[in-house]
Order: sequence, then C-alpha cells, then structure tokens
Amino acid sequence: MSGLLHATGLAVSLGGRSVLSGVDVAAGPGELVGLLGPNGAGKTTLLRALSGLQAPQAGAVTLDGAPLAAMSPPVLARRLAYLASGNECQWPLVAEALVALGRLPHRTPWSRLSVEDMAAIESAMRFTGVLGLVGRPVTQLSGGELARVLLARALAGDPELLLADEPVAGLDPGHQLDVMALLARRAAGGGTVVVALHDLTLAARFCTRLILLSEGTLLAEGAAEAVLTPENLRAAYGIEATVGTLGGQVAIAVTRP
Ligand SMILES: Nc1ncnc2c1ncn2[C@@H]1O[C@H](COP(=O)(O)OP(=O)(O)OP(=O)(O)O)[C@@H](O)[C@H]1O
Repeated sequence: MSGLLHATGLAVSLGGRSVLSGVDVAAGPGELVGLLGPNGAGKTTLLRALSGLQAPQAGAVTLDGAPLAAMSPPVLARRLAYLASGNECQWPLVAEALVALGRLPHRTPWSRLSVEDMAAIESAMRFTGVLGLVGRPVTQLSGGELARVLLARALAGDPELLLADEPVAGLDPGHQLDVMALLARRAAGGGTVVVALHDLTLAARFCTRLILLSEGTLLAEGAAEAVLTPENLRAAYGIEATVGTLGGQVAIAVTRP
C-alpha cells in the first residue's frame, strides 16, 4: 500500500535561527503518528516540511521513495492534505462551499461538482459532524465548528496522507474524542495520519506511535509507554507526570514542580 512518508536529516532555519535539525521521521499506511513537544519545539515546522510547504535547508522528504520536492503540486495535492492550525477563514462562504474546496485537486478547472465530488463532500461533513452547518456562512461559526468544517475540507479530497496541526484545539471533550476516533479510523483503513497534539492523554489513547520533539530535535519516538515517561516529559516540558490508568483508559496527570 502506498503513502509512506519518510524524512531524513531534516534541518530548517527560520529568521536566521535553527528550528529543526537532524530530524529523521517516517509515517506509513495504518499509522496515526502523534507529534508532541512544547510550544516552539518545531511541530508546525516539521508538519510543513513533511507536506512540502517548507523547503528544508538540509535533508529530504520522500513519499513512497520519490522526493516530495520533485512532485508536481497537483499530484501532491491529490495525495496529501495539510490542515493548518489556527482555524481562520475571512471569506463568507457557506460551510459546504468551504468543504468543496477540498475537492479542487480532483476537478478540472471551472467544472461543476460531479456526483462523486458531492458524495465526498457529504461524507466528509457527516464524519466530522457538520452536516447541520450546511448553509451557514463560515465567518459566523464558532471556533470549534469552523475547525471541524476545515477538517471536513481536508477529508473531502480523501487524501492518502493527512497531516493535521492541532486538529482538536478548541474542540469540546466530546468532539475531541470524535475527531481522534475519526483520525484513528482513517489510519486503520490504510491511511497515513500525522497529527500535532498538546493533549498527552489523547495522544496516548489514540496514536499508534508518538514522536516527541524538543528544541527542534527528536527527544523520543515509539509507543506511548516508551515516549510518555516521567523523564521524557520532564525533559521536554519541565513538568512532573504521573502516567496511569483510570476507568481502563490511559490517564496522565501533570504538575509543574
Ligand atoms: N517565520 C519564522 N521566522 C522566525 N522564526 C520562526 C518562524 N516561524 C516559526 N519560528 C520559530 O520556530 C520555532 C518553532 O516554531 P513551530 O511553530 O514549528 O513550533 P511548534 O512546536 O509548532 O509550537 P506551538 O506548540 O507553539 O504551536 C519557534 O521558536 C518559532 O518562534
């Protein structure tokens, strides 16, 4: 199955500062990889580099062995979706029109939406729980509603790879669980999903593998039990963590020493 993203020796400098250095990561079909790390650790920069939006100063990113930098933007856009953090849309499109933009890589310019396009839009809106927002201008939505509409846009293109930057930020606990379960289902169905997260408990429960970044380098990588250790969390975030189970689920309590 295709969808193997591989980065080796990635280095990125922004504004004259080294933001990522010597980063080796891979994500493949069936994986929901959680990207963790404190503010400024380099998660967004890594996701942008993995999406082809940020050219690295050193190292390379390949998709199924082919350099991302050599792939044409339309081909890449059909295979990979990047969901930025921040949830902004200044354009008063109705929700379904914003989701429809996710079909652009599959359409010929100026063509009408096909039956297949409409079905993909409807299904993406159903999966993200935003069918009830049809007809609503996105400039009038709440932050969490808009976040789910933007996720629907990314899913409407049915990409093999989804790179999402803090997709649960601003969502209520129920919708956080829904979105994480949706991403886990995509991975279980053969998709490749990489997601930046700040919620350690959600990361431990849903991700198949975790990558912990600190100051632009990889501090730890592997299963949740191997990555979310008190030592790693102290080193990365300066917090004291207790990792245990509550109601049969992983639970992580943190304090600032
Ligand atoms: N355009 C830029 N010019 C200069 N420095 C930048 C630029 N963009 C990001 N940085 C710096 O790069 C570092 C990594 O930023 P990045 O956004 O990748 O971190 P992050 O891990 O996603 O953080 P957060 O959890 O706060 O979203 C930060 O120190 C940031 O200040």
